[in-house]
Amino acid sequence: MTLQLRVYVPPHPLIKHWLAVARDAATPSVLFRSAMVELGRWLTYEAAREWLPTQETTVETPLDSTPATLIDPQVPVAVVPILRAGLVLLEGAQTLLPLASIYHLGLVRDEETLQPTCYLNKLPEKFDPQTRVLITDPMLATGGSMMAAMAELTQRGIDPSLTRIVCVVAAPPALQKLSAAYPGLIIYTATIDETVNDQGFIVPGLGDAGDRTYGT
Ligand SMILES: O=P(O)(O)OC[C@H]1O[C@H](OP(=O)(O)OP(=O)(O)O)[C@H](O)[C@@H]1O
Ligand SMILES: O=c1cc[nH]c(=O)[nH]1
Ligand SMILES: [Mg+2]
Repeated sequence: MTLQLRVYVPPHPLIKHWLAVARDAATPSVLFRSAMVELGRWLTYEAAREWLPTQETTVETPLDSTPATLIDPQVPVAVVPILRAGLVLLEGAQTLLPLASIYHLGLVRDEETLQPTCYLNKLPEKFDPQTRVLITDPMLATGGSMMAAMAELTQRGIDPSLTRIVCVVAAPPALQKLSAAYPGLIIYTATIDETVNDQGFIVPGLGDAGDRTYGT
């Protein structure tokens, strides 16, 4: 079987609605943040399908015993938010994954070269290879930041096929790089936009996700 990068754009009215709110340049920071939290929540809901580990069991109802499925507590689940903008998606993701471990990774792009620099790395030295990892970062533009994040994770034992990326706007350059390097990877995004301009911004995109989230 040949592995291929899979990119899901869930056709969900709530995802479309909150994307439209986030894209609108007139949306103030406080509402932009709410939109990103909601997008984090609903995209994580979609990503959790066939990703969250489950175990089969039996439960006793007041009337009878019945087969049941529970989340498997033995398999580690981790969320890696890419600071800053990934933090606000994490907020939505955490409402669905309250027991997940959170490992912060701070990356910032140089405005001229567009190369990312890491200023905070809370990843452990080694992950259990069974760990399910969800990475949150709203923007996949040139792909430099997500490629850096994936390199940090895979060198610590993470299996790309057990990894899900939750983003809001994905652009072709990022998808091409990730596809070439990590063919088993699965991405959940609210939209795939057309281009990245000379300043590294996705067009039409939603602007600078970090600045709009934090009003800076
Ligand atoms: O695909 P790329 O070209 O690497 O661009 C995407 C990155 O740019 C933004 O972060 P930024 O560097 O602006 O940091 P911030 O979240 O602190 O604003 C965004 O949140 C991604 O991490
Ligand atoms: O359009 C873009 C590209 C990278 N980072 C952002 O915040 N927005
Ligand atoms: Mg930014």
